[in-house]
Amino acid sequence: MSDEEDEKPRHFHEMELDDRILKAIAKLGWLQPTMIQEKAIPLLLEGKDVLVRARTGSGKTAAFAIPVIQRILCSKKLATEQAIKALILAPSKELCHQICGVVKDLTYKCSREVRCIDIAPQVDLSVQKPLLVEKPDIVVGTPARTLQHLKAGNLNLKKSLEMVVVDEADLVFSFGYEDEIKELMGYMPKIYQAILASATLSNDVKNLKSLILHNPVTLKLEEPDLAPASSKQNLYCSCFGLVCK
Ligand SMILES: Nc1ncnc2c1ncn2[C@@H]1O[C@H](COP(=O)(O)OP(=O)(O)OP(=O)(O)O)[C@@H](O)[C@H]1O
Repeated sequence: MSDEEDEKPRHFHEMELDDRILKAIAKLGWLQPTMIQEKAIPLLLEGKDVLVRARTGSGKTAAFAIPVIQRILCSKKLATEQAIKALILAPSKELCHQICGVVKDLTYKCSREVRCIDIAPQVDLSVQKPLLVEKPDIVVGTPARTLQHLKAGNLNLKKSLEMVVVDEADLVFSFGYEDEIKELMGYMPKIYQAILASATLSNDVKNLKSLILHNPVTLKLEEPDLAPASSKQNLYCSCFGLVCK
């Protein structure tokens, strides 16, 4: 392939994605992948561990959500029983809610096949237990909340989990979740695909990287924001109190 061809922007329909995902992307009005999506999606579909480092608003959420959904749809073709396949960890309730929203948007054409639940809300564990008993394909939660359910025996990831995502990895340790993450590792299967998404490469992210990822590919991309500055600032204000960037 020539350099020129190599640099040609890819399109979502060239990524061998399930038709139902492509329809959802079209409904969202996304004409082509962002730079980070273009690089990350094929690597993640190959099953590689990836550290996705890109600025906020670059489309990191869909960069990991699309391959997670694609892999689940593929495994459903062969699977005989329902199982939790992906765990997405994020440092705040608001972010978990936002991630679950993106997954729901991307699965609107296959919402029966790919079910996602957000366990971050601080309701009594017994309220969420029945949802986990049904083994949703994707569980989204903060490290602390996820650990509570694991300890209570409401979640069992050892047998079925295939993918672990840590979003906003640069904030996970600074939000005080280091101990929980370390403890969570004891509940993971031996083999799984891991993804870290982060805006920066702090020492905390390096620590997380060595804890969670195996021979990862590191993607570092700078590209213009997609989200307008004002909405981005609002997002950060609502998610992280005073952490405005
Ligand atoms: N391929 C695309 N084309 C157009 N818009 C997109 C595309 N991918 C994502 N977006 C939109 O861009 C915005 C930013 O995406 P997203 O929140 O995933 O970025 P992010 O890098 O995860 O940011 P953050 O670090 O704040 O979580 C969202 O409004 C999302 O809907």
